[in-house]
Amino acid sequence: MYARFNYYPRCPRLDLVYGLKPHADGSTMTIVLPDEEVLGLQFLRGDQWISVSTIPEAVLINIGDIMEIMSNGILKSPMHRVVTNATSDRISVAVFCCPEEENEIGPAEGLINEDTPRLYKKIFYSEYYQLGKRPIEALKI
Ligand SMILES: O=C(O)CCC(=O)C(=O)O
Ligand SMILES: [Fe+2]
Repeated sequence: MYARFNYYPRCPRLDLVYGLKPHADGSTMTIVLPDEEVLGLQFLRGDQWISVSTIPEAVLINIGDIMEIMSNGILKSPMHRVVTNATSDRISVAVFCCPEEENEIGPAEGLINEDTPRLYKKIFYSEYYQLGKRPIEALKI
């Protein structure tokens, strides 16, 4: 588990600068404490980016790639990004819950049967990030 404190300086050129480029978290799940006053986090639904509104003192739990793999695709790890704000700085805290490096990751055996075949190969977590830009794609069967 590790925490990242994000600081997004205000930026008038929203068309040129991302706070955080589109990505999916490579964690099992991520606990996010978003800025209560400055919006910026957006999730991709279909081909549309949806802004997340914040609830005071509430955290946001995001499903990461490892949960998608372990659940054999039942739970999805969504693409998300952070857009900058023209007039206000923004801060957030993200706590990434991850497996140990030596853990082997794969779909739970109990979820695999004739109707729902295995969707992902197994891999050691230490090797996960070496698979490329969107590692989960490389594990698809
Ligand atoms: O700043 C946020 O609200 C989200 C941060 C995030 O997605 C990340 O750190 O991976
Ligand atoms: Fe993220």
